[in-house]
Amino acid sequence: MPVPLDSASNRPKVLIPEKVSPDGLQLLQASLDVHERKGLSPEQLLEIIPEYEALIVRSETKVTAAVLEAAKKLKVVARAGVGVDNVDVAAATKRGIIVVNSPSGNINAAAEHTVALMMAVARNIGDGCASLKAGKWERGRLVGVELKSKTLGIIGLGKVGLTVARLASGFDMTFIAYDPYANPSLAAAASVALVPTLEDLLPQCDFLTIHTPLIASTKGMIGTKELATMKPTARVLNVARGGTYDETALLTALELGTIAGAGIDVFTSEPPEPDSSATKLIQHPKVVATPHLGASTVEAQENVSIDVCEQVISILAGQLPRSAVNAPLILPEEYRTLRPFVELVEKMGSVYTQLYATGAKGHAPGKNFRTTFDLTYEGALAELNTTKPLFAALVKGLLGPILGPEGINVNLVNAEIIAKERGILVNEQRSRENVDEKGYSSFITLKARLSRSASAAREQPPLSPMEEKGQRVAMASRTKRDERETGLGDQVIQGYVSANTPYISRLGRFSTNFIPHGNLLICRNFDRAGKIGYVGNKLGEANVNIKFMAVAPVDESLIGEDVRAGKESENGGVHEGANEALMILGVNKLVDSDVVAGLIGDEGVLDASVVTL
Ligand SMILES: NC(=O)c1ccc[n+]([C@@H]2O[C@H](COP(=O)([O-])OP(=O)(O)OC[C@H]3O[C@@H](n4cnc5c(N)ncnc54)[C@H](O)[C@@H]3O)[C@@H](O)[C@H]2O)c1
Ligand SMILES: O=C(O)[C@H](O)COP(=O)(O)O
Repeated sequence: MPVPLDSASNRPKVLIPEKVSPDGLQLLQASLDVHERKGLSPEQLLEIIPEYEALIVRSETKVTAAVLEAAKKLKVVARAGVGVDNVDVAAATKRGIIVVNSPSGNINAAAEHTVALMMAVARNIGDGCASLKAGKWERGRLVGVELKSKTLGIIGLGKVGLTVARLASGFDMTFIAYDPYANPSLAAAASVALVPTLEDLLPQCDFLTIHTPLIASTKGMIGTKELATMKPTARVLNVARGGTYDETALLTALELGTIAGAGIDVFTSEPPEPDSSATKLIQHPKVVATPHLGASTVEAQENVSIDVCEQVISILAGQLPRSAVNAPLILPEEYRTLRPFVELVEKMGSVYTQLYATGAKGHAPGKNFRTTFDLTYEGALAELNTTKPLFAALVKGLLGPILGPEGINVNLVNAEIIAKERGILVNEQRSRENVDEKGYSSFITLKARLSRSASAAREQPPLSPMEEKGQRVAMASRTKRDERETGLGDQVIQGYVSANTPYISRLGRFSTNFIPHGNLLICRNFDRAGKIGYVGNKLGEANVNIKFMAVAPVDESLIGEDVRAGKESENGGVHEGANEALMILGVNKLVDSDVVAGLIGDEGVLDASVVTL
């Protein structure tokens, strides 16, 4: 019995292995199969991930290269929070998996938690609470300090760092910050004085807080040497990432009394290993520690959950996310304009591969040659800020027929990497030429240029004396010789979009107009009477139904004098003359190769290619 289309089993599946607020998950329920599976081991995650189209995590799940490799259907990893250090973003990018986060949903929560830890450390709240619960009454030992008139040093004046300064402004503190990339106007507006180096910052701080990501330049940024330059009365805070402070160095400084206290929310390993410096820090009486609670407020969890769930829905519906970590930012209105052209360019790339690189000519150019693709956008399209989706569509289209349906998922995320890996050279060009007279606002031209690869060019045989006659003649001879060797030459495919439908208007030197869709049979034949009937009969005998047909004569404006005169081409065949045409047939099924072979001959066509789009 057929499964109804809207049945749960047909919906894309989303895996949520951590605690994510139900506010966002409710949004997913309408169109997706939501599986909450808390407490999965890494092995269990590897085992079940192949079923899922989307994965939503917080900071606990390690989304490793192995998980991404196993995740054959995965389109998106959504981080319900800011930091993506638990996601192998490079591996996701390579596989075309979009990684999104929620860059602002928990800023306030993290900043408030920083202020909470600062006050708790200043007034010995943790130690006082533990002592009281243990039945003691130690007022004399637990005297604290005030924030008033103290200096707060901030490393990393981004979203959280700035919010900390704004929240703490009521305490009558002085704010200084070290952040080489900070926005000076935002710093000034928050009354924060930027200092040029870390060395300038540290000796001045009564409290120090870090709000950077954990990256090469921030790993171990505050170690023994740096702590030694600080006041012994200074207290340090970390609500950013474990590893920005050297935990062993901090523990030693607290034990020696060269640092007065610490408020720590994040650790190098979470939860910390037994007997590690992190565990000893947590147990230290001068430390107030929390188990990575910076973002753990009802409000922040609602914000990040709704934010990433909306993005997951968009991505699975083929739209772009708001905050992708590994994809270009494209404005929604630009993306709407680009979408039909994305389809067109992908089809143009696929037609190129099927018709010219692997089609009737039967082979790719080979290792001595390389093809450079010039993708030219003319008219209104040339005004857009980005054409990255068109570049990605071309790479996808060119590779689709070679890689097949199980091949790599080429998209906006990984197109550049894949093009580089496979040596696909694309020059994107914009032309603001007025295309009004053409009746449509934009059109796209794909020109594939064949040239010798750099190493092959060095090795190619010297030109003949005739070829040496003049540079232009020599160039033309080289081109002809390369075409002879490869069976390929420069090729041009042109298309446009009308009423959101893509059309192809030029194939090589033939001018045409057809919708690139479904199974096509593209025949090149002499432009003589009877050819259409001949092909129609042969296809009829093979039970192939013709759904539409477009005839493509040679565009006289595109051909050279020799061709116009109907001369034979240099490779010996009566090829590519002015007396040829293309017959583009939309057919109901894939035409068998023996039927295609049966069409070719004196009576029929010169060559024919099956193209599936
Ligand atoms: N504990 C939690 O639960 C929690 C919650 C939210 C955010 N965070 C973490 O807090 C950190 C900050 O988040 P954010 O949203 O403010 O990020 P952000 O990107 O807005 O700000 C980071 C700032 O660090 C600065 N920076 C980068 N490298 C630096 C360097 N070498 N020296 C000095 N400054 C440098 C950047 O210029 C930027 O201004 C992140 O690591 C995030 O994961 C933790
Ligand atoms: O990067 C973040 O957003 C915070 O560290 C919060 O992490 P969490 O979602 O695991 O609480």
